[in-house]
Amino acid sequence: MLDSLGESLRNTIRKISKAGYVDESLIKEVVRDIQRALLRADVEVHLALKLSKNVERRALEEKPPSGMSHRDFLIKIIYEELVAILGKEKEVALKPQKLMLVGLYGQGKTTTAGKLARYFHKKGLSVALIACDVHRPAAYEQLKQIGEQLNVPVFGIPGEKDARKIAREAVKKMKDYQVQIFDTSGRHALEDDLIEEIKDLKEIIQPDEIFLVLDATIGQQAGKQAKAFHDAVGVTGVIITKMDGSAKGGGALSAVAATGAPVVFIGTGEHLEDLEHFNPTRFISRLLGMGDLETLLETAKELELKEEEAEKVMERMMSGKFNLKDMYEIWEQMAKPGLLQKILYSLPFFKMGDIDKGMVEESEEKLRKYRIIMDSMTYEELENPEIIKSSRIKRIARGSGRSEQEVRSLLKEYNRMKKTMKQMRGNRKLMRALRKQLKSGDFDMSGFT
Ligand SMILES: Nc1nc2c(ncn2[C@@H]2O[C@H](COP(=O)(O)OP(=O)(O)OP(=O)(O)O)[C@@H](O)[C@H]2O)c(=O)[nH]1
Repeated sequence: MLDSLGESLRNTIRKISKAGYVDESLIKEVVRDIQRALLRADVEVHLALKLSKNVERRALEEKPPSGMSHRDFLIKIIYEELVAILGKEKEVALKPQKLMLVGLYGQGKTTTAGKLARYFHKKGLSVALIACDVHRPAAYEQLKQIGEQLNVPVFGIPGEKDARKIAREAVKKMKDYQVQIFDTSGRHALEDDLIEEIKDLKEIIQPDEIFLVLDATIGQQAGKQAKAFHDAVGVTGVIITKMDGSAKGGGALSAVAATGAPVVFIGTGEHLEDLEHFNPTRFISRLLGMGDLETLLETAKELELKEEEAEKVMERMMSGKFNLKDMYEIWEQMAKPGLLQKILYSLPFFKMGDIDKGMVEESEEKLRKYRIIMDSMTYEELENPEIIKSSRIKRIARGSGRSEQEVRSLLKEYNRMKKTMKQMRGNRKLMRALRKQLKSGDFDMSGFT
């Protein structure tokens, strides 16, 4: 499925991974590669251009989260922009519902009705298929055979020319089935009588979902058809069939996504099990080569989270409110390599006080001890350590099994940090620089400390 697009994109990723460093010329080269690959996969020119422009702009302007290489960051941007052109994921609810399939001739509607029946049946719902395709005489027989294979009942009235009548009967007779799938007639084009028929069927069936079935081999035309059907009857999702072996699948997928109609499923073969719920993220991950990418994205997420955490702690420090819980959090951050560690090391209180890198190496032991002591403090004491006087110190020491001396040294450390924090707050220039640096992710406090 989209093998050559996948291969080109994977080559591009490899090129980035192997590059000595990411500079403008590499970015431009990569962007050109991606553009070419997308155009070959039939993705519409404007969309391909927009994507490559976005990649280029972001790669040149944005900075990777601290701890992430420029190479990995570029890969992440490419991944995100590719996912973006495929639109949002549409959930498939596993609940009782009526589905109506619409589409032109030979797009794979009847086969897809069978695939959907299998999908819901496998998930434990009772399913019925309803043959409302009165234009293609063999459609009912085809659906019946599929039903037999799946052990799913099929409702139809052989010889009946009025799809509305079949639908009316089916709504009554098949109402006890949890999922009712209505296959409807196609035409060579979206003609008025087809629109009328679908509108009437929609009125009678009152479907929860109207899925448009489109053949991937029509490429970008899929976008026009999706829009036309949507304007006519309002589709709630699109199923793109024959994604297997279609070089134009990229065009069909992106063109449909561009209309705003979500792609719900893709058909990946002639067999009934060849149906996949469409998830843009997973689809692109697979195209780009899943394993490595997943690790990279997880790391990126972690680093971004760390930045958020760092920002929270810094905000707290700058706010003038500083309690024992904050101190503990800072100690914890000191031990983790990353943005906050860099920030903390560059701050005056680590240079002025007796805390240095050597001590941080011992900090795990210290943290463990502090945690035990703090566990014996009340919420009020942690929030407002000033109230901890000698009787409380005795109680905390008893409760935590540590000496009173240790409790006192924790409090002493807290007071020292608090004092330095206050001094820092008085230094407007330093605070401004801190805020700025925190936003940019690059940390260099030399000149302020
Ligand atoms: N390779 C492949 N073939 C498919 C897929 N889905 C459907 N087909 C084939 O496409 C052909 C047409 O499918 P049908 O389900 O009969 O088409 P239809 O849309 O119901 O046709 P009408 O009833 O005429 O509208 C059949 O030969 C199917 O086996 C798919 O995902 N991959």
